[in-house]
Amino acid sequence: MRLSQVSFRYGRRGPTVIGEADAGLAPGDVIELSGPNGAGKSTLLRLLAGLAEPSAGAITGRPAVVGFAPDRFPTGQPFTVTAYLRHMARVRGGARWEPWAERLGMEHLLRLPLGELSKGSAHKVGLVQAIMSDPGLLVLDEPFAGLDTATSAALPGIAAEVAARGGVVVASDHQGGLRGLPGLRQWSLVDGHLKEGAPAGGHVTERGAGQVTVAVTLPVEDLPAFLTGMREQGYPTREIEETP
Ligand SMILES: Nc1ncnc2c1ncn2[C@@H]1O[C@H](COP(=O)(O)OP(=O)(O)OP(=O)(O)O)[C@@H](O)[C@H]1O
Repeated sequence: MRLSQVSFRYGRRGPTVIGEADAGLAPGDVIELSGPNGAGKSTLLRLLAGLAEPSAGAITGRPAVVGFAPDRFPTGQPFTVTAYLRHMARVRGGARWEPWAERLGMEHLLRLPLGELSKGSAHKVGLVQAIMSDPGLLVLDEPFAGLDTATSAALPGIAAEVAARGGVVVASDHQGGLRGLPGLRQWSLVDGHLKEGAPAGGHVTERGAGQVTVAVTLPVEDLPAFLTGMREQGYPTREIEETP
């Protein structure tokens, strides 16, 4: 899949949100998209998923099956979780949602109306509908936001499985939850300019008076859950050593 000189603006006269982005995505890639608030991450993800069309340039080679999990799952629909996922499975030609609901520990949610779900639970429904049809391209907008520790810990493995069967995963992520994955590609988007590599300054705020920075050594597979747990407690946390 390739982005060639992709630009995007909302409306004809709006400011350019994405400017002449060039990038290639190969089967098996897992890409973390970083950037400050308002940089255009959600916009770029929607372009990648085919939910918006570039104002200029082209996106070619998009896999036939695309899964997209939005940053805020729309819960204003009059369905229970089961009815919604059944419906989406039918739309997607008989995809199997049940194993995913089980894997993400959602049994207790299945009878609830979508409108009664907590933010994190709604997010899980969004993840299941995105992943159930074995997408060749899985696009996740802030997938770790609001997720409980168990689901956060499971997510890197799920992304790795999609990649292992030749899919591409692109996720915007303020929390660095995919950092433990070997071969993770990082894209950064600043003022609409896309470049390969982590954004300058990483994810950590400057150290203030009365604060200390500590080093922690842990098994590589524990890293995503550790980082997520620290961030949930409000500690600015960043990996400082490349994982193998
Ligand atoms: N539907 C819309 N109409 C007009 N402008 C929009 C629309 N959606 C987003 N924008 C603008 O496009 C720019 C990029 O927004 P986008 O949501 O893609 O950024 P983001 O990097 O995902 O931000 P965040 O990290 O806060 O989620 C912002 O200036 C935003 O105000």
